Amino acid sequence: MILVETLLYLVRGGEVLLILKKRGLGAGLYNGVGGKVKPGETPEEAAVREAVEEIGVKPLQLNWGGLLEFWNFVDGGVESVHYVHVFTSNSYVGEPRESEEAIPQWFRKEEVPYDKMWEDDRYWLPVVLGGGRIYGRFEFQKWKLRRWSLYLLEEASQPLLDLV
Ligand SMILES: Nc1nc2c([nH]c(=O)n2[C@H]2C[C@H](O)[C@@H](COP(=O)(O)OP(=O)(O)OP(=O)(O)O)O2)c(=O)[nH]1
Repeated sequence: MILVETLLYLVRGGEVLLILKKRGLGAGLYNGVGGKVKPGETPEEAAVREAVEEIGVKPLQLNWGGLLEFWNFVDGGVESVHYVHVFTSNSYVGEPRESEEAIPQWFRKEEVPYDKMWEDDRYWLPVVLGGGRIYGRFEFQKWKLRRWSLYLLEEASQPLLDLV
């Protein structure tokens, strides 16, 4: 099973909005708002739709924070691969409200509850919240983190392709 998904972190000054997920994969953990990109949608459109559905907020502008791969292995085989586009937004309309899927809660960026989140988030989320862009690959065995690598994406200082 290969899935393309999104994660979105609303930012308000020094605070970030997380949701306590009530159901689905990662229930009981704090996470960004997100879910699967549906056929015909761009990742940006999916991130906006999920924010409206899960917390009743419409982001007006998104910043791309990077791409994550989550590989889950079970009994020596690949159970699922998740390609996740990460976004932040500090421009949105509406006040976050609870839904059937999520309880929203603001945290100071220094007080993000990493012990109640997916194991990998502590490695990459601080970079994204600091304005960096990342690419990471995280391998899990029955959703326990086993191996990972993480890269900071840098702005290309030279054109990658010279058209002259
Ligand atoms: N922060 C973080 N999020 C993760 C990790 N692994 C992982 O699948 N996710 C996210 C990516 C997706 O946003 C979400 C996938 O869960 P899901 O596919 O069950 O989502 P869902 O039921 O809410 O989706 P949907 O039906 O609303 O589309 O969880 C992880 O290690 N860290």
